[in-house]
Amino acid sequence: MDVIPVTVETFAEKYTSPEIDVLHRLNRETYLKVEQPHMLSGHLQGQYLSMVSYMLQPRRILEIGTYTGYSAICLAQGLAADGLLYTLDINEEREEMCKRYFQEAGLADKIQLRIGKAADIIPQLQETFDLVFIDADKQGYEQYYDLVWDKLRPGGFMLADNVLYHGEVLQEEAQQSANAKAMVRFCEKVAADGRATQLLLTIRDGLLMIRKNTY
Ligand SMILES: C[S@@+](CC[C@H](N)C(=O)[O-])C[C@H]1O[C@@H](n2cnc3c(N)ncnc32)[C@H](O)[C@@H]1O
Repeated sequence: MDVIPVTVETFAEKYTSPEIDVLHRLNRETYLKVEQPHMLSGHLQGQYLSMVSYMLQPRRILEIGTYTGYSAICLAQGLAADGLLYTLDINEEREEMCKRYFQEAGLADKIQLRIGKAADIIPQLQETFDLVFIDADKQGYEQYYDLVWDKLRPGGFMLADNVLYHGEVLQEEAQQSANAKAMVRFCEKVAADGRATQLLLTIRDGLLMIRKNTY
């Protein structure tokens, strides 16, 4: 089920700046050649991620779930001059494609792709992040939130994708898939965390925006 009606999505796309050429080609190649292309963030969400990054001008970004690199490129566009984005993915099959597009986007020196399980890699990262984008296996979100928390600077932001899980989160619990249940559990966990302030944005499949409080 599409949460946002197609007519609204089409209107929103009409009045959103067009995809830059490299993102347009990456989007197209993903839909032509890669399994599960719906996983790609896409035009509207990609533009939103770019805008957030341009506003924050982060020095360090962590992305959990690279896929073909679309959101990594969007997020890396707003990095500070000495900025770096780490992006993690368990699947090595798309590494060549990601790196080719990072190069074409002129961002190869700003994006570090690490292949492996996110839960193994995150503890090894000796960085303080300004922005974290969680977009990997849905049942790992709660763990990623906990693993990342101490590495997020006070006042820093997390964005977690797919929290509406195709609208399944609105169904009775008995009707929900394991992934939808995981999204509800994740939202409940964040809502109960007094260290965070959160906003659930109904963009695409739902983005939970979380700020690490400074008080
Ligand atoms: C929804 S896709 C990411 C889409 C991408 N962020 C974008 O917007 O274009 C989810 C990705 O998470 C990866 N993934 C799944 N489980 C993972 C894990 N345990 N550790 C790291 N990556 C994982 C998958 O291989 C997949 O590429």
